[in-house]
Amino acid sequence: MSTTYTLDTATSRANPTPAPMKRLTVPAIRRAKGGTPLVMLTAYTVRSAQLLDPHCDMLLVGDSLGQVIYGLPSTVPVTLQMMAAHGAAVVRGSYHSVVVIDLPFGSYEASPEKAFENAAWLLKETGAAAVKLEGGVAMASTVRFLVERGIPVMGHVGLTPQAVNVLGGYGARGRTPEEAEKIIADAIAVAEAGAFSVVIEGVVEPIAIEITKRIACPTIGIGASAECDGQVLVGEDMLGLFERTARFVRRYETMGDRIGEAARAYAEDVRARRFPGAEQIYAPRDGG
Ligand SMILES: Nc1nc(=O)c2c([nH]1)NC[C@@H]1CN(c3ccc(C(=O)N[C@@H](CCC(=O)O)C(=O)O)cc3)CN21
Ligand SMILES: CC(C)C(=O)C(=O)O
Ligand SMILES: [Mg+2]
Repeated sequence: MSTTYTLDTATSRANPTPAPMKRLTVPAIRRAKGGTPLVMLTAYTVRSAQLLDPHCDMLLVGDSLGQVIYGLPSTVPVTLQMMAAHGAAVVRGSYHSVVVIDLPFGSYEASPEKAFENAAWLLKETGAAAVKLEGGVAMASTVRFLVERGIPVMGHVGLTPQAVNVLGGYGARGRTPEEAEKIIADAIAVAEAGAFSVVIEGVVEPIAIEITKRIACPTIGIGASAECDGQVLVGEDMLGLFERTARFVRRYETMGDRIGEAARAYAEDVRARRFPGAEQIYAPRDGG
């Protein structure tokens, strides 16, 4: 696996030209609580990273790539190797945003030590700055173990897709008072354990607002509330490149339709022998 990732602004006497944009840092993200909302999108490829990076504060290499890139039924089958390959591509394509990478299901739950080994391996392989893991009270000691050893951790509470086989689906969470209290306790536990930020996914809005008020680090909402300290969406959902989308998605583009139109136009040209045209053909001699 290649580990050629972008270095920070490399200035020296030999090369005094500063890089155009300095990459944001995890502490800068933590300090952003309560200010202008933080902008986060997922990216899985070098090109999507290049296009999204200038507009974001953070890029997430989400395990949602299982469904979006690989056509898997959930995020449960996603492996560390898949995350490493896509994480390295996203780091190569980004210069500005903090790159956060999901720890996949099965790579961190068994023990803090196992979590550290796998998280450290992922950061080495990719050059990402931080990991994200799902869970609350049960994962708090693991969050602390990683942070104390140099790995920044983003939490993720509420609708935690890696637990789909326990939860039974992707419905909104926190509709009963008991469930609401549990989600709030989960967010507080990971925040107090040292998480630099916490994703709140698929919860009824008052829970997201309460958590945002009660924890010291920024909350990042998805299907949560505009009162969160930031928002995240899956890039492909927002672009119209993924068919089944949740209520919390707003489509800013219909790239799927546009790609279909382009493929249809190409197919018509080929079948009518309009492609290739003169400009796409190599002449036997002279320029061309
Ligand atoms: N493309 C994509 N976008 C995501 O946001 C995403 C993934 N993939 N994969 C991992 C998880 C799974 N997520 C999901 C998946 C489905 C729903 C969904 O269909 N929600 C329905 C309600 C479902 C129910 O009530 O049972 C909705 O209408 O919002 C929500 C979140 C969020 N994450
Ligand atoms: C939806 C976000 C928060 C995520 O975890 C993912 O894309 O995997
Ligand atoms: Mg995820």
